[in-house]
Amino acid sequence: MESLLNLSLAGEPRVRVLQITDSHLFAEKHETLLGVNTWESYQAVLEAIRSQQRECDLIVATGDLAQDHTAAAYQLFADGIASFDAPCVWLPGNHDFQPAMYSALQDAGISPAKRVFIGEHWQILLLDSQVFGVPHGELSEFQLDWLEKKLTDSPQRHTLLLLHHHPLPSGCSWLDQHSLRNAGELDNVLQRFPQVRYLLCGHIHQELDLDWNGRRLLATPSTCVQFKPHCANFTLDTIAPGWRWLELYPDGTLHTEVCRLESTRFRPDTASEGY
Ligand SMILES: Nc1ncnc2c1ncn2[C@@H]1O[C@@H]2COP(=O)(O)O[C@H]2[C@H]1O
Ligand SMILES: [Fe+2]
Repeated sequence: MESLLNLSLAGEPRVRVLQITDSHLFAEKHETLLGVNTWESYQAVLEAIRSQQRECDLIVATGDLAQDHTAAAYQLFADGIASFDAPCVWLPGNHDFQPAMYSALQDAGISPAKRVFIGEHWQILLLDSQVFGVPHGELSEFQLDWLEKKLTDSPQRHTLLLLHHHPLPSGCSWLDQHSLRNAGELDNVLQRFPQVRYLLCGHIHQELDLDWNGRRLLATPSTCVQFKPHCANFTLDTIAPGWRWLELYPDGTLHTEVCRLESTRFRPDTASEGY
């Protein structure tokens, strides 16, 4: 497992984190997913974030960064991140190809760290829920053991837990067959660690904010196509791409906000039946 990224941020009363997720980039800038040019929508999201002029201590990328398994797609992801001063960490989604992801992002100066100490009071842990080649997720015994060890050896740090797949039903039954299959095992580990009060996902291409046995489970719009909430069958939404800001406070509380593009430029082809 990867090394620790230690961001000391001396004297900061709160920590600010930006989440970007499910960019589904291709090697070529002209390629599209369900009628949306994913490079252009990623660029538009980054430009909108820059225009917000908010301070940012860390960027977290929660998987499905590339659609086509190429190093070039990950390079395009990294090119976008390079326009920010903040460091970035990532975890894989079901569509990612980890050998290309790891090396292209590392070559571009993006850390493979899966544990971040951020300020004096918080840590962020990034899990790998990918089951290569299938859309659903599962946490291996290795991942669950690693999580338990990291929570055991820093009980004083409030913990934000990141993973690609949603551990609770989202309300879209077609997506819920692609959820985290062993959420019960994750719940069993977390029951012993009350310092984990927040979980953050990607994958479902929509905003979500649910209670999971006393923890807050958040999910975030993709930077490209959106899925319509509460649908039994695959259904695209015409709502704009987005991103999420999180502020982590010393007392263990978290404030968060989802933002979206104002532009209606990135509407998908709603007649598409999947990908
Ligand atoms: N029509 C469909 N029905 C069920 N699953 C789909 C359909 N189209 C795509 N998917 C899968 O559902 C996944 C949800 O988000 P992903 O971007 O991970 O990738 C998607 C595909 O792997
Ligand atoms: Fe996904």
